[in-house]
Amino acid sequence: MSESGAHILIFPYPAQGHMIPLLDFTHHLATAGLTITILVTPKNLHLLHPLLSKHPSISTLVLPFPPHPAIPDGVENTVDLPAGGFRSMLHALGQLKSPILNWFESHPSPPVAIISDMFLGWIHHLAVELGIRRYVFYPSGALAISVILSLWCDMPKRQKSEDENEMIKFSKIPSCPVYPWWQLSPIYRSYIEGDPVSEFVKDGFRANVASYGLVINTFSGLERVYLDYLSNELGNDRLWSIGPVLPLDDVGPVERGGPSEVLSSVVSSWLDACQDHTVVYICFGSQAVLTNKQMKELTLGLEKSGVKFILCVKGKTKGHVDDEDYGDIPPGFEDRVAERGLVIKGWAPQVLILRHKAIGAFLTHCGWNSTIEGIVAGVPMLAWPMGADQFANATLLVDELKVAIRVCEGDETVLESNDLVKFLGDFTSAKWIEKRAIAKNLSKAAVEAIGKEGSSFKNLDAFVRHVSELRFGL
Ligand SMILES: O=c1ccn([C@@H]2O[C@H](COP(=O)(O)OP(=O)(O)O[C@H]3O[C@H](CO)[C@@H](O)[C@H](O)[C@H]3O)[C@@H](O)[C@H]2O)c(=O)[nH]1
Repeated sequence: MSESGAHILIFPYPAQGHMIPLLDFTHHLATAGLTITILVTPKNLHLLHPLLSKHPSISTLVLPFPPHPAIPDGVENTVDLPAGGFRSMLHALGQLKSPILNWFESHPSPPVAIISDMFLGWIHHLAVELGIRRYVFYPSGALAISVILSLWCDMPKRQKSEDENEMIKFSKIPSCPVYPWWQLSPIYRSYIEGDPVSEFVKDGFRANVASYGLVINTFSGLERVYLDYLSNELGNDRLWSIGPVLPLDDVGPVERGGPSEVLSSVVSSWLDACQDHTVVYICFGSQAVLTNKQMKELTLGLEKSGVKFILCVKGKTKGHVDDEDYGDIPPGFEDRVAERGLVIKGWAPQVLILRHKAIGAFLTHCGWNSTIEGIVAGVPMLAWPMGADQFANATLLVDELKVAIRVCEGDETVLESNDLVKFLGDFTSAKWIEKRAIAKNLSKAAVEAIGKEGSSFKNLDAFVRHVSELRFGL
């Protein structure tokens, strides 16, 4: 697609839910002939290997991780931090400004644009200093982005400062979503006026709005109304919805996000032995670690239900290492369900699992990548939003698209075992047949969007043409 091979710097935020889609997008840019450099810190370099092996022409810029008082030595990815760690990571990376400037100044043919994650808003100022353009890559959906931008631009407050349940309206956004305070972005809720870290974070989100353009991992058939809203709010059409960015080939999904804890062939054979639409897949993304109470009820529900399942859980990370209340699977559970359940402790080949015809439902925390992967796979969902943008994603899945059933809300809330049994019910019932039909239609729309005549395909092509025309100093 590209004729110029324009040089672009890609700067992902070091959290798997953010890196995976931006690297998938980078794959498309490299395939289109753009010259790419990816910026990471040393301990995240291995996450680039699948992409670098496909595109040996991609260069890396590896800068030392800047020390930060809230981040333990040796930690460079949010997977090793407790939930509140996103904010500190975001702040720490701001110190990379000088090394990046130095690199640009000494490069014989420096990038003509920077594409960086939404948590790296400060890059906009650096791009202005360099006289180049910065594009924000949003790994979230358009509804969630509308809510996030509305928060940081309008700064809504509670009438009663202690009331976690006070409903906050977003009246400018179509259909006016309403969320209780506790369901809003924790980074926003932790804002304290005048506090330097808070002000840095606020400035970053506002700089996203000021950046030259936005790239979003969604498609217009899914979120047209919110994409139109964003364009109107920004006052320009420099918004490219190019999703779903995930690969449709057989190789991509296996390698995606890193090596799996179990061989893909083992998972595939296990699923091959199950009838169509009979297995529930349970996974809460790359970060969430269940409390022991949550895990106890979840596993009890799976035992009581008699359903076939794949349960993927994350154990204690460095962020939870001293915490006895997290990450334990009840003793004996795996033996008792060995006939009908597969437990994956660590990284699962999620996309491969979701796309298997044996999968009947996906119990998900509604992270945007899981959301869009479930949609592409045509799998109905059980929604348990826990934090971040997940409540907005659940609104879309449950209330708007009706492809999911809301089963629980909150990262500390326990989904009672009997409720899980009821929600699962019987996969041959009218409820699931109806949800499956909706899921199949959405999948068709997603696949069409990235097909040759699809909206996302055309937007990707338009974006590549657009950046190909950039020159240094534009
Ligand atoms: O065992 C696993 C676990 C996860 N994944 C992949 O990892 C990604 C996880 O992303 P997501 O579902 O979005 O969840 P989080 O990791 O929680 O993502 C963070 O980033 C997302 C994008 O901004 C937000 O929507 C989420 O709320 C936020 O928690 C997906 O591609 C999954 O396929 C695997 O392949 N195997």
